[in-house]
Amino acid sequence: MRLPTSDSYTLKIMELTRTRLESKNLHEVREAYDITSLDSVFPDKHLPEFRQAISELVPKLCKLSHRLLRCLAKALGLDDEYFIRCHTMMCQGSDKNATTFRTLYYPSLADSAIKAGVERCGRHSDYGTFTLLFQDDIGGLEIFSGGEWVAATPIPGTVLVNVGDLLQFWTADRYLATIHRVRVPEEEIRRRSARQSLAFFVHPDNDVMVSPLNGSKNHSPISALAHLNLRYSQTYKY
Ligand SMILES: O=C(O)CCC(=O)C(=O)O
Ligand SMILES: [Fe+2]
Repeated sequence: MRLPTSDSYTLKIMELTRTRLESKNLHEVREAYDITSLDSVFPDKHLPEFRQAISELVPKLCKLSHRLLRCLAKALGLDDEYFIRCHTMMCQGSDKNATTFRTLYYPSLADSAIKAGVERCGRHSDYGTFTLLFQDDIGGLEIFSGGEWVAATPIPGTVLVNVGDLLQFWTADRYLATIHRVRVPEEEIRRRSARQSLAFFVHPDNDVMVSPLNGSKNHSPISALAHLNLRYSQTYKY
């Protein structure tokens, strides 16, 4: 299916390309729909309720992200508003800020030869500040922690917060980016069920200059947008 905005279409191609890049035990059979602005094109004709649902949800995600950004600043001994000032234009378009709301759909594998254990979203960390992740009860998401993969078993009513690469750089490795992947569940009933998740990738405003907060001079400051483009170019060499 051709997706209605060029942003989402490009990203889908990128996601599919990752299939070839990262691992042989990976079949990235999933669909992603990305939104970077509430003014973007919505599939109103095919899914009239989608625009309304997203328009209600995204401001709540921004609000929750701001609360977390405040907590983060407190935890690091910074002025409470430090990170908020760097994230003022979330979901106002990717030309200003790369924050993205993504709905993900992993189709049923009932009619497929893809077996339990195969990666359906390859090992990676997200690129920005942090990601709010909501998953249904199918499972399969795993986090690499302490040298092993640990199941992020779905807990109803919870939001998973994954640290992104940029926050790792910003905090000089105090908060390490969360390495994660999604595998096809062992249980046949779950393998046969479609899985859905929602991700809210939080990024600073494009022109925010980021350098390690510990004052380390080992890295030159980089704009949030340049960092994102660098990560894209490292991941998608095609
Ligand atoms: O579907 C999930 O639970 C994770 C998706 C994800 O990690 C991503 O799209 O970056
Ligand atoms: Fe991710």
